[in-house]
Amino acid sequence: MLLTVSGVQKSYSGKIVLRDVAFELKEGERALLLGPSGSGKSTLLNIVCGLQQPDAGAVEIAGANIASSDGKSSADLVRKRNLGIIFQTLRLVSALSVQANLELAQRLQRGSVDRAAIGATLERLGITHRANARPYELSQGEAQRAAIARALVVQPRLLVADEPTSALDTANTENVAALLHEVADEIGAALLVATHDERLRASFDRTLELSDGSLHS
Ligand SMILES: Nc1ncnc2c1ncn2[C@@H]1O[C@H](COP(=O)(O)OP(=O)(O)OP(=O)(O)O)[C@@H](O)[C@H]1O
Repeated sequence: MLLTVSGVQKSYSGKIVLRDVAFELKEGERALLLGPSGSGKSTLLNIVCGLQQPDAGAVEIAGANIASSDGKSSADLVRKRNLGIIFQTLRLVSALSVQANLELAQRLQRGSVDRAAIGATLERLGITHRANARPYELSQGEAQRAAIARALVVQPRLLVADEPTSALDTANTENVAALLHEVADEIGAALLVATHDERLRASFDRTLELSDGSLHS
């Protein structure tokens, strides 16, 4: 199993946001995490990525512990080896060009830079001509593609995206959804996408629905 989430609970100031959340993803599998605003999707994704620790429960990626309530996890290493993350707010480094953002991601996660892989990814996403642009010079769609490119150049086994289409119109929503499926196919990665956007439901075989802190599949 690539991803195993078991018994995850999380509260903020006594208010339960996630209760006993459990699901699994196999290598290459795709799932949509659907829920209204405030239902805990970002919290759950952060826990899956080892960026927040749960109050109870655990997350394993490729058999290694990335999040657990006892704090005994090797989150940095597991994340570096396995995860490509597309954040809701993209989080591109504004002082660096698109090319330098991608090189930085590779250096941090893989320990070395592979310019051929970066060139191929920029080409694949249709933003080669924006390689030297700073993030603030990009259109919303280009910035979204740059963030997807950054997640891909580390060749992850699991691609995680938080609200990847929230700022896009219907045509671009369909484009980005199709693109995520295509690139996940090409590198053989599993895909976990969180959204409140019902328009994405059609393109996923599997939907995990979050409501009142519980998951319904
Ligand atoms: N650090 C925090 N401290 C306190 N409360 C928080 C914190 N982070 C999130 N919350 C609260 O937990 C609940 C779930 O938030 P979360 O961001 O996980 O939901 P979401 O489904 O991703 O929402 P959205 O779609 O609006 O991003 C919300 O009520 C939010 O206000």
